[in-house]
Amino acid sequence: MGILQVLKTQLLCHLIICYVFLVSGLIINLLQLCTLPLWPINKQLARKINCRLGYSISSQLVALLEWWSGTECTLYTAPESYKLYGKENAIVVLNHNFEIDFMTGWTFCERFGVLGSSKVLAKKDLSYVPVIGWMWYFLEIVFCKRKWEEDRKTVVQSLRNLRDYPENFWFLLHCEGTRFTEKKHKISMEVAEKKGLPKLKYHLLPRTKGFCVTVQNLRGTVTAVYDSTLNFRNNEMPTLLGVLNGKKYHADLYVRRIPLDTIPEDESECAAWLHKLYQEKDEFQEHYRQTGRFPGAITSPPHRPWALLNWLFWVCLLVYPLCMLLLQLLLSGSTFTVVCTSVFCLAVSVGIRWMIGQTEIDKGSNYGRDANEQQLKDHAILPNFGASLKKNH
Ligand SMILES: CCCCC/C=C\C/C=C\CCCCCCCC(=O)SCCNC(=O)CCNC(=O)[C@H](O)C(C)(C)COP(=O)(O)OP(=O)(O)OC[C@H]1O[C@@H](n2cnc3c(N)ncnc32)[C@H](O)[C@@H]1OP(=O)(O)O
Ligand SMILES: CCCCCCCCCCCCCCCCCC(=O)OC[C@@H](O)COP(=O)(O)O
Repeated sequence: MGILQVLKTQLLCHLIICYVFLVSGLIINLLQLCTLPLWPINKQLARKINCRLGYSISSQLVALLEWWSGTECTLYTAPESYKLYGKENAIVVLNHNFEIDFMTGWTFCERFGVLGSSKVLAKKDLSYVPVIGWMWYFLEIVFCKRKWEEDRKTVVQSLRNLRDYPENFWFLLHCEGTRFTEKKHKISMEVAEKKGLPKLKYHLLPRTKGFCVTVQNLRGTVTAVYDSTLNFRNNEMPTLLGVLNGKKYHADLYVRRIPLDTIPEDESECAAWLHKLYQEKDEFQEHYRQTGRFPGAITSPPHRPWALLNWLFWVCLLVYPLCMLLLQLLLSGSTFTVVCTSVFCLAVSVGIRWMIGQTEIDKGSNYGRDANEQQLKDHAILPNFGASLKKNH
């Protein structure tokens, strides 16, 4: 192991990286707050400024993945589609299996110049995460509680707001609605069976409401759906802590560009179309499992330096004052000040660890697991399933 590799595993480096991320993030959140008075005067300018500010936060995680861990991101796609990436608005449909799939997605956004403006239909809980969740308010991210009766109105309104967005954007949808676990898979396949739908081996049954409403409301704004399937080579199961430790992963992404006007307008046809898409995605995963690659040509999009430069800028700006402060504290000789500072640093570390926990699958939600028990009973599609779930608890 080289010296640089050893350095990357050191706690001190992690603390510095997290400190820079947190402090720069809070400064940017504050700047975003300052743009509030601009919204009623010049909404498009406020949006553009917020795209740049958001970029300055999310690109730090991209820099961590690309430059710190050196993770390789390979794209499988048709060359004629490649030319259009970053030059049009698109809905991205992506599988949801990995703890860092958001970072990998962001990395592809960065390569095609749409990182600052990228959007997602995200669970409401993420909006409370400091820095990233707060940044998302200003980027007009669409949040849902995953309770359709409560979500319908807000989701539709938030989607309509995006119709005049001044920058090209990719709108990410994880139609499975939650990350893949064996337990969730088993339950969702029981739902599939009851609905007479073919079983999926590598995906959960997709939830169709979010997709259909997005297509409906962004028709005319978005020109294509990018059907995207992500995998990591050699059965790697990447984690944010692994990336922080400088572990190199190998991401393979297969993207098919599907023109939006080929997707049915009628809601039930649209839902059937999405189920068919997931059956095809399952076949691509099977192909990957068998051959170690996706179909189609490999076109690795080039790295851009901006994420790294932005990161270095914040490191230079924030590390020097930190060192001076720590030095002053040590020299002050006051036990009280040193204890207070240590407690404060500990609290910040716990906070960061909680944020990292948000990315961890074992700390994930029960959505699609036991939360559905009542829902399934209501729909009366799994008469004995509630009892079997209770037994498991
Ligand atoms: C190219 C590279 C990538 C580029 C990346 C681009 C941009 C990047 C931008 C940002 C990166 C940051 C990433 C952050 C990621 C955060 C992502 C998330 O938070 S995922 C979670 C939130 N999102 C979603 O859930 C989206 C998908 N969900 C939906 O669309 C849902 O429909 C909904 C709108 C949320 C509503 O959900 P709800 O549960 O209330 O209703 P549904 O109608 O969907 O469900 C009821 C329906 O489902 C049946 N059912 C019951 N149990 C199950 C089960 N276990 N599995 C499947 N189906 C089930 C039930 O019978 C009902 O059926 P029916 O409709 O027939 O009545
Ligand atoms: C330079 C960077 C330094 C890094 C320091 C650490 C910073 C920590 C950053 C935390 C970022 C938090 C953003 C979380 C985004 C997670 C997206 C995600 O994958 O959410 C899960 C949901 O889709 C589904 O949830 P489940 O129902 O599976 O539950």
